[in-house]
Amino acid sequence: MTIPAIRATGLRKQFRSTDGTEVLAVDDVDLTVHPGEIVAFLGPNGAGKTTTVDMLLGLTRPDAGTIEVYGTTPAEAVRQGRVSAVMQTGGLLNDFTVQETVRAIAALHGRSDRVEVVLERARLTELAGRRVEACSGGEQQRLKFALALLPDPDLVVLDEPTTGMDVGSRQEFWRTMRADAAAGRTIVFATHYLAEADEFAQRTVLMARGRIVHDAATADVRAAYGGRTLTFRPPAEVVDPDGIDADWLARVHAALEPLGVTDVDVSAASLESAFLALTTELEGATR
Ligand SMILES: Nc1ncnc2c1ncn2[C@@H]1O[C@H](COP(=O)(O)OP(=O)(O)OP(=O)(O)O)[C@@H](O)[C@H]1O
Repeated sequence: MTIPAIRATGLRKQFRSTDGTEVLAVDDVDLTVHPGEIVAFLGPNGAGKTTTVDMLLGLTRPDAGTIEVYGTTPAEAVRQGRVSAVMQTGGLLNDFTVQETVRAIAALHGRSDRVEVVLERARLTELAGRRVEACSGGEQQRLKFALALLPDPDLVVLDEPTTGMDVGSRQEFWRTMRADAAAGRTIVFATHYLAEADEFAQRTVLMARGRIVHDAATADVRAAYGGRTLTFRPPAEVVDPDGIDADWLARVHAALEPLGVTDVDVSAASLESAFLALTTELEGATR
């Protein structure tokens, strides 16, 4: 039987916040990830994704439960170079060039032989001479990815790796990652972006308030949560800055109920929907 890349049981982590209240960041999490899987950790702010990832890397000790990475402790797996990470925070030295950065960390790992390989893999060869401070956010993330690949790890853990990247850089980053996954690495990444989980992960673990609320093939999660939503724009005369005219809304409810429509919800447009509406309108206008 192959040893799981990750086996966590009953993981629990509590923090005391500055005002003295206890926050249960991770609450009884069980998780097994097999070698070669690509798993997304998806959840809103504060769901417990980063805390779980930190425990996976041996950066935070669980209050209860056990966690093993390739059959050993996370700290030992990191020492053996079997797991490495691209974290949200974490410094790069601005004055170094891309290549100097990779060389310095490669020397620490005793893997100077891998400098060229990881530069190539992260598609940084052409930027090798550029100073870190002159690199874009996306390029700096790719540099962190190159550093994570230095020990030739079996498992790469990415904590919101594309935060701050524009759409183009994000796509480019995932292209690079996908190629690497195809070469057989296990990849676990935390993200806010449903689209990233959808496009990249075979399996999605949904977290909320410290717990795993759904863990399934990404296509199944999409089927469970991605039901179609019908939205419409009410006539301008029933809308004012405080909301929609209550009588008019009651008439909408009454009209929709016989059609089997439930969960009618009035909300301010999200940025995403506003962006979509705007771009659709713009496209229409330029056609
Ligand atoms: N060092 C800490 N001290 C106190 N509370 C903490 C600490 N680290 C995390 N928390 C709290 O634990 C909860 C889970 O945080 P965590 O960072 O794991 O969530 P997350 O899902 O990664 O969120 P985000 O998407 O915002 O990064 C939050 O309520 C957070 O405020």
